Amino acid sequence: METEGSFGSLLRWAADHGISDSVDQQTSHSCLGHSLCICFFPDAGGRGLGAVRQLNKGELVLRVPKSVLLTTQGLSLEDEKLAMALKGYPSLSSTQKLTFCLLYEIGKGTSSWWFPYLKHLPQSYDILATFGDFEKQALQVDYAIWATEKAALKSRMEWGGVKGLMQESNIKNQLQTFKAWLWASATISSRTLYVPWDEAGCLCPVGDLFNYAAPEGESLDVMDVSSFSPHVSLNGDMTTDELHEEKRDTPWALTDGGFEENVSAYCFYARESYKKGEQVLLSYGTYSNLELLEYYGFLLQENPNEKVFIPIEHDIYSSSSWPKESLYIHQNGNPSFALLSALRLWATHPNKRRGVGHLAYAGSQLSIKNEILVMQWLSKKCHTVLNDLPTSVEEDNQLLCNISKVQDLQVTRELRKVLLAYGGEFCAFLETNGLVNSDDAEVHISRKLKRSLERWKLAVQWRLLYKKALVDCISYCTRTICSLSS
Ligand SMILES: C[S@@+](CC[C@H](N)C(=O)[O-])C[C@H]1O[C@@H](n2cnc3c(N)ncnc32)[C@H](O)[C@@H]1O
Repeated sequence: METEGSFGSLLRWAADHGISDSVDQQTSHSCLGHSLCICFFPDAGGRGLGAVRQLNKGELVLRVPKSVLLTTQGLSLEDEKLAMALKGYPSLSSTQKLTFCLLYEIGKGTSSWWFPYLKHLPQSYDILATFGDFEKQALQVDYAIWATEKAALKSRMEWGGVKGLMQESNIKNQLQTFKAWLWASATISSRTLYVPWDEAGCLCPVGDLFNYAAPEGESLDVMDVSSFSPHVSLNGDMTTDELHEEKRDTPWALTDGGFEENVSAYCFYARESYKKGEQVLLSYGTYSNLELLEYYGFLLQENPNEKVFIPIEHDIYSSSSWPKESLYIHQNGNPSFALLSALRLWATHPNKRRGVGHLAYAGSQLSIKNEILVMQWLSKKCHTVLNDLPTSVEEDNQLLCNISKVQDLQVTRELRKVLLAYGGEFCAFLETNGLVNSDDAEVHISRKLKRSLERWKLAVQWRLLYKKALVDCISYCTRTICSLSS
């Protein structure tokens, strides 16, 4: 594992190039130490930035000059060969170009100007596109499985589009593989920050060590910001990338970080006050847990922007004009403003919908009978979805416990025996990882096995949070029916 000391060369390099956590830019052997330090936060993102003193809300905590932002434009200016190569492929997307540029730069090895930064990039990622078939199926819920398939397909297609460029540029064979592409595109997806001149964003040395905290308070359901977004249309004709970009380009993202033209630097501000030793967090935007998994490879146990979708019949969609993506259940089990409104209209006789539309769209109950019908439908639906899933909340809780125990195993000699004893999905895990017939003594928790366990755990955590929200929704419906009937 990296230790604080191992970042010495990065922090020195960063200081030499003007990155600083201090307002008065003194020359120093480290760019940190005045406001921030690199720390390890095991339960909140691992490697991250901690406060070295009391930080006040709104205070500037880090500045990264434009010249140290890794962008396609910047790299092309430095390297004529790269610029020429890219010119031959004008139809590549900005993200494909930046991903290629990253691999190209990695290919230079220690002679790259960026080497002190590149050598500290994570070795692997857990974004959805890296999920194997086993982890994908472990998500259990159809729309999550589709999102995983779509993410993997997209990565493969993007890689396919860049193959010619990679061959022409003579980058090392091992950097031309799909595995290398997945790594690079996960780096871009999970670490780039928004800049106004390039849709793909930039890699920001040191600034990309901030871990994530969801923006709080802005996701008030009545506002339902995402559904009123001018870009999200009924037929969902916005690409995932555009959505990803849009989410990062929200005013909230700008409250704690953004590129500032007047100082030509990326500036980060404390989003709240921090005590010495606390982790300083950044909001990358508003994301549901599935989106966090897709773009960043983690999820939050408590996510104020979580959206839990259930299958909804066409006649419910068509009885109102709410966009599909606004019809969801919150993590606490409450139906979204739009879902309640749509169900109230659907439960109204078609001839009467026009007359009560204004009430339904304003969020009012239409009648006690209507409300009870809606609650009964919703509760039944959640029950059906839960019953149709292969495992229960209790089973998933137990499974997570067992996965954690395996992850904590110190002695690995008996690993296969332990895994087999847990049975169920553990047997499938052994099979997927080719461990069924291997000798006990030969089964070690290799790096690959650790990654598989971590991704499997993420999938189980996701489906468990999904189920818990449905259980809470059933309680919400029961409570509402009780209070309306009394
Ligand atoms: C921009 S990087 C942040 C620094 C990162 N921890 C590192 O070691 O380089 C984003 C990645 O950090 C991790 N991360 C950030 N916030 C997290 C959180 N709240 N919980 C778990 N992981 C988090 C995820 O792996 C994510 O893809």
